[in-house]
Amino acid sequence: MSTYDSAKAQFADWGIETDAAIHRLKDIPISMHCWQGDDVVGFEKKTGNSGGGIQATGNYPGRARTPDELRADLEFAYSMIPGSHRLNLHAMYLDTDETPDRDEIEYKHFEPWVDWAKAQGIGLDFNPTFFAHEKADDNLTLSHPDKGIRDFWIEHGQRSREVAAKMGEELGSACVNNIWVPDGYKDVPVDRMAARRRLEASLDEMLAPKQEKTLMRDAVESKLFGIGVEACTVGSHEFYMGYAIRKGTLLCLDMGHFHPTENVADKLSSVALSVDEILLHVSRPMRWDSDHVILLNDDIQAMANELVTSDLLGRTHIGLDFFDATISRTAAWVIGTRNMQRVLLRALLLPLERLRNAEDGLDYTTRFMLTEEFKDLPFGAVWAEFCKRGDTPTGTALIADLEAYQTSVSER
Ligand SMILES: C[C@H](O)[C@H](O)[C@@H](O)C(=O)CO
Ligand SMILES: [Mn+2]
Repeated sequence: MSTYDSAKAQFADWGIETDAAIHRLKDIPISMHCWQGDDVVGFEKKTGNSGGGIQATGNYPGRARTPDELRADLEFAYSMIPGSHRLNLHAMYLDTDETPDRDEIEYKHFEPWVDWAKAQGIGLDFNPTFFAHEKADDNLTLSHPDKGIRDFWIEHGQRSREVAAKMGEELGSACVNNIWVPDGYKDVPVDRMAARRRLEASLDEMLAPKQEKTLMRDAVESKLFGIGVEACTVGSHEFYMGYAIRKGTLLCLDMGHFHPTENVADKLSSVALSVDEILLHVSRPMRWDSDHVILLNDDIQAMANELVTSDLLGRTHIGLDFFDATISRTAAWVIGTRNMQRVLLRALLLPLERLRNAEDGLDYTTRFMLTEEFKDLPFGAVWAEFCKRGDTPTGTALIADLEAYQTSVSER
């Protein structure tokens, strides 16, 4: 009997079909973020830091410096990750010889990405870039008191939405366009309300041109604080939660954007009662929004469990948001993305009916015994089978492939 067949039999004893879980997992797309490949630098013809309170640290060799290098790294990463893929692209990753400012971007500046995505058979998601620009140096963009600056960013946002819609049309898959602005104050502001009213008015104007839902969907991403905006973030959770409910956008929950002890997984079922769709930025904050690569840990497992137990997989877009320049960037992508899939697989293998019955009957002893005893089941064998069916390596073979690729790019 193969290792997988033996694992399958053990899960079957608990009433769980491993083949069904594998089948389901295969079709859950994970939107991998382009910015892990180059430390959030982008391809505009200028230099500068990412700004906006986000910061990749480290100097590991192999950073992608061009769109071609980034695509090569992504192709390698995707070949190591089983299942369905998407790419989450930021506007500052345009691929063109032209030098459009942010308020001049057009679809043509991103066309090479779409051609590549078609060839790869993957979907694209998009983000306007409201940071790493001189007009964002005040840490105020859509909520800036200066109308000229607000208009500049509104134009950028509208153009990004057009780019996203065209991407969705070309690829036959709705493109999620996520709006995150760094706006905030280092010290205690006097008039928070004025700033929030300006942000709301700018968002309204930016989102006014109607876009087809089958082509693109807008999401809004809140944040508790960032470096340099410690006292107040204009786009707080309450701000965007209300905005998303009233305006019908997706709500983006980034795991690093809450108080460090908050359980972000717990928010899913609450939020899902008020918004149709959710976007996740799965990340690992350490003491602050540090964007560490996700581990196979309890926080991420809790997110996956909630997606499955609350039946939210059909209306949640899973995106990743981490960046670490102290380790191989491709290894970070591969291990991080696979970790997301591993927790989803474990969640799909839960003995849900038994757990629900115990809980509904207030039989918390049984619930407790089930969850703990279940932890020893051979999840690794089911994961290995998923990887095998997806033609991707595991264990020492995976590590050897990751090391070989890293060696091939380390002279960059
Ligand atoms: C680069 C991303 O858009 C960015 O990380 C944003 O999603 C965020 O989380 C900012 O803290
Ligand atoms: Mn994020």
